[in-house]
Amino acid sequence: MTEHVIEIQNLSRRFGKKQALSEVNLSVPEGCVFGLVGENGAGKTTMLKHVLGFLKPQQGVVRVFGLDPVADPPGVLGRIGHLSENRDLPTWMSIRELFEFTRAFYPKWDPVYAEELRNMFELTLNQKVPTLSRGQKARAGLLLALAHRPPLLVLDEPSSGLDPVVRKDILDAIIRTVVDEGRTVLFSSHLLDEVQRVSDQIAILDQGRILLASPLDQVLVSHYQLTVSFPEPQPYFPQLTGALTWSGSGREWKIVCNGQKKELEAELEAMHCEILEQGAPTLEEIFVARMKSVERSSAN
Ligand SMILES: Nc1ncnc2c1ncn2[C@@H]1O[C@H](COP(=O)(O)OP(=O)(O)OP(=O)(O)O)[C@@H](O)[C@H]1O
Repeated sequence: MTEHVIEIQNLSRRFGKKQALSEVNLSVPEGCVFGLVGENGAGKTTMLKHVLGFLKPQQGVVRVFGLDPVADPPGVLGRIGHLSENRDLPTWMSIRELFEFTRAFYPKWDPVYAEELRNMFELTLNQKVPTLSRGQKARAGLLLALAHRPPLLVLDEPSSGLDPVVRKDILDAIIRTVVDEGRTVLFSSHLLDEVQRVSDQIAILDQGRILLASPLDQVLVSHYQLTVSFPEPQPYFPQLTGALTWSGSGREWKIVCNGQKKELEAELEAMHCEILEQGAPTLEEIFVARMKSVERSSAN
């Protein structure tokens, strides 16, 4: 049986009138890269804060390594490498002092690995935090999260502030290395191509609810894209089983669909509609299709 490093059951959180999380259920298995995606304000950071024990569940249960992160911060936080959304580095310190400061909290701090990462990230020991660029702060934050070799990494938008080359080379290398060593990564991102490249499992959060949580390969195979041609121009797209979104006009339309392929094909055949092209949508196309489909159903 797969061990779950994180178990979230029925988690809800409200800030005043804003329902930030609604009955969230989620399990993160050991050794996996778990990508959390969602539009701005979907609840990603709020969920990560519950995993870290920074927020107490108003409803529901959160367990990390089987422990309650609110009741046992040392037991949980000591085993997590965390990169916060704001990078929160003490402003009066140099990189050297940051190393020493962070090292004091983590008996498993690995100075050789820290130095290796520092060279990879091109950070200088004497550099002071306020003089660091946004990208350098992101790298310093990542370094501090990684250098004690934690069994769980929780990264809030790790790519934010990193330029594309650094993002691809460093982040992919780090995430894969961490996972090859049997550790677990939970990260949030707006960069769907990146999430698709590195994740084993994903969850889509929408307005505080889990819209979809699944192994990435299952998400990709259960969605498909068709370009179809109707015998007559269509003033609007007809109702079709499994169609999430469509674009086009007249006779030719492009559709992103979910499941129920046989039913959809039968419906198209009955309308004498020809399938011109079939393909696999990217995670980004699936995400957009899902979001538009949700918007449409809530507008109806
Ligand atoms: N401390 C807080 N007080 C009041 N509202 C909050 C607080 N923290 C979060 N919220 C609200 O809860 C909702 C979810 O916020 P959260 O930061 O979790 O979203 P997110 O998915 O991380 O967004 P983004 O991608 O923009 O970082 C938002 O509407 C946000 O305004």
